[in-house]
Amino acid sequence: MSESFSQRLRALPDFPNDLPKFDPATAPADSVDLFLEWLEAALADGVSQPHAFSLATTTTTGQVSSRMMILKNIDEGAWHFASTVGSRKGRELTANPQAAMNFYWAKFGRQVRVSGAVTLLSAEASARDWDERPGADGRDNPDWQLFALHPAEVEFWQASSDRHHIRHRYVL
Ligand SMILES: Cc1cc2nc3c(=O)[nH]c(=O)nc-3n(C[C@H](O)[C@H](O)[C@H](O)COP(=O)(O)O)c2cc1C
Repeated sequence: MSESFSQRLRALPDFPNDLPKFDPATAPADSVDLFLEWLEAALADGVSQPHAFSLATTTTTGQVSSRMMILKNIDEGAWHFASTVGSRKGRELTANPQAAMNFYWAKFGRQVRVSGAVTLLSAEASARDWDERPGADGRDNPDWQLFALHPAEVEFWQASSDRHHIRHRYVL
């Protein structure tokens, strides 16, 4: 790509100037509580799709793919999302049930990374999720599946204007 393209990229600000402060010493003991605090802050500020995240999966031979998804719930420490089992991500999760999620709220300079093993939720719960989707037309979709990611690790990252970015990691 041209020199001018890389200069234009370099001229873009990485983060906004008025970033919130984050002191890990005051963080709750449970990573889910901190996630809910950060999500509520994003919601209160009108951030659009604050429940959207990037989901990375791999094949058994290590080819990685990622795509945006919507968080459906957090229950008993597991983070839920839904998709079709026959999709690329569904096939990859069947072959290698490990995944990583990445939430990012640009206005706050905040990132949350979650990774761990993935299991399938029940056919009943998956059917309920399908039926409750906006625009549901009453038809079944047996390929629709709720997945639960059980974190081995959750990392909170807060950008700072002095470039001393802050990380807070929970190993579960
Ligand atoms: C903001 C956003 C949210 C999305 N949420 C979902 C979702 O919850 N479930 C889903 O199956 N696809 C969702 N998609 C579409 C996926 O990103 C992806 O294109 C699709 O699921 C096919 O992915 P795959 O071929 O890697 O399996 C979303 C896309 C965007 C941009």
